[in-house]
Amino acid sequence: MRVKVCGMTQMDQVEKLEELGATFAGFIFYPKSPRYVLRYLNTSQLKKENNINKVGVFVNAGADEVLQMVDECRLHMVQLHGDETPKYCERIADYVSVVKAFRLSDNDSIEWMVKPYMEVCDMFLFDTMGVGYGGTGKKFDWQLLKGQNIGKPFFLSGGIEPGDDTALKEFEKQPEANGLFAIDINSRFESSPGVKDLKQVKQFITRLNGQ
Ligand SMILES: O=C(O)c1ccccc1NCC(=O)[C@H](O)[C@H](O)COP(=O)(O)O
Repeated sequence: MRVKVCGMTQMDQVEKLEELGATFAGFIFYPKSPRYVLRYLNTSQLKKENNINKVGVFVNAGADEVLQMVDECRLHMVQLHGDETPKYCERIADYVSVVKAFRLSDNDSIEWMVKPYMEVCDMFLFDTMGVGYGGTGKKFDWQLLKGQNIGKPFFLSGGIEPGDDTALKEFEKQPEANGLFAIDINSRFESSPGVKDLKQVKQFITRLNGQ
């Protein structure tokens, strides 16, 4: 299974991610987040090529600002984690791959939520509804995905923690995991906001992809 490590703020840690088996590094471009990347790194540092796919996470940002960051930081993908409309996603998707995030709570009909975005996004991400926009450290009920016709590859996110490899491998076998593209990890793998415990990350990825 592919893994995205989100909320990166330390360049030395970003440089190690590929070696640990991660496929994506997520950077939060949301000033209210404790993981706001521009508080730690500048755009020239972010622009640096390394072997990891860079995902920029935005929350209700102006489209021009998003596209400027895509260009300045050479982002491979944009994750829209706020209340962005399909029209807005369509505009961004003209320039870069778009992942639309949905924050779920009990009884949400995922199929109904994603429908307007089907033609204007490349992938979806399912996270947990909480007070802020993301990084809650809380899981949603994966059973919400059961019987839903999602129709696009998706990231599974929200409170995923070091011991979850077994449950994720079980989940992967279920029909509702059809379309599972990658696992997104964040706050449960941190020693402090934005600083990852790389030992835990490595162990998680190794176990996830082991027999
Ligand atoms: O992580 C943040 O601080 C954050 C803030 C605002 C919007 C999105 C944010 N994170 C986006 C992610 O993709 C997280 O990995 C996702 O919310 C799951 O986080 P966690 O529950 O901590 O694993």
